[in-house]
Amino acid sequence: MATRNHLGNHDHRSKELPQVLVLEPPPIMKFNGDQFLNDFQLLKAWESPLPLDQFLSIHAQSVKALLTPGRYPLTRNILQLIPSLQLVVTTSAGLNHIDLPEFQRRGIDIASAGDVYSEDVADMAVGLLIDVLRKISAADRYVRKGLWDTKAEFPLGSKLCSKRVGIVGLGSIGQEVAKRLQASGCRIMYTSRNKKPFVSYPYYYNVLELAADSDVLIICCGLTEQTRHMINKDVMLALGKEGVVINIGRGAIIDEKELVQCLVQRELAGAGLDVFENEPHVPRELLTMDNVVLSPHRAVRTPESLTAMCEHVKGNLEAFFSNKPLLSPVMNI
Ligand SMILES: O=CC(=O)O
Repeated sequence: MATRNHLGNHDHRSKELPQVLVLEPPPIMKFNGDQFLNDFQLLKAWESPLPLDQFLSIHAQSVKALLTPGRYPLTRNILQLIPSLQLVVTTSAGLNHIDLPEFQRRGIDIASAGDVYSEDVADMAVGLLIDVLRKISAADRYVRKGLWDTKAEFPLGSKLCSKRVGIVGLGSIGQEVAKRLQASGCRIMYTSRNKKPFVSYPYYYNVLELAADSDVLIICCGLTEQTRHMINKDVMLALGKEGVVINIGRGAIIDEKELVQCLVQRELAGAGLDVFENEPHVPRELLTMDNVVLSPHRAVRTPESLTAMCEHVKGNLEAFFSNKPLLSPVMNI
């Protein structure tokens, strides 16, 4: 029999389908629509005329799964509103929007993006690095401004091959970055929470020593209380005047004010940034610097990875609702 759903619309199937709460539309839905999830009843908070807490109170005792793109902060406050929650599926590579200890303490499973985006994010890191070193975006501006035909000579770039690259965070993204840059003739070294037994790159216990031995630092780790502002002035000074910083992790892993200061004072040679501390705000000083390449947090966004993420999300939800192991569980921290 037809029922009425929370919006008052007739809904013939919703009773039978497992419910999935979605607080805001993830990029995978914006790109692919939500047909890939037609085996679930999606409770789309943003389509409801009700304030969020009222909308959630309707589903408080029934909804078990939440799908999130990683912007809405998932704290203990939300758990008070939906105490029946048992699973969070996030479509973001970063997990900094989730209060992991609290969720795990309450036994709520978390399914991550796994390594779905890792290749695309690594390509972006390498792209930003080559752009900074070889000044590709700056060269493009030079040509478009008609300067080639004048006496304003375009400056030399710097060679990629043989650079000493320090990777901060050797998870699946960091490993993809390492693979690509090793193939380009770079010397790879890294720091990470733990030494990885399966790689032979030199391991540094501490980021300051890694920076001192590197020409380039590539930030590939997640944002946590331990990594917030880990890349500070001391680290940048250790990297040195010829040093380049690339960030495809989260903006707040770098102390942005100190980064800007180091760039203004030429204590660093350049930076390639896909992420910023207070997005979409980008520090004004960076906008005029030819040695800085800026990107609007786009590293994970390709049609291919968004499509692959749809399958991944579906797989995690199907596993959860049929009591099978998740495809990409976040292990207890
Ligand atoms: O930055 C993007 C993501 O975490 O997916």
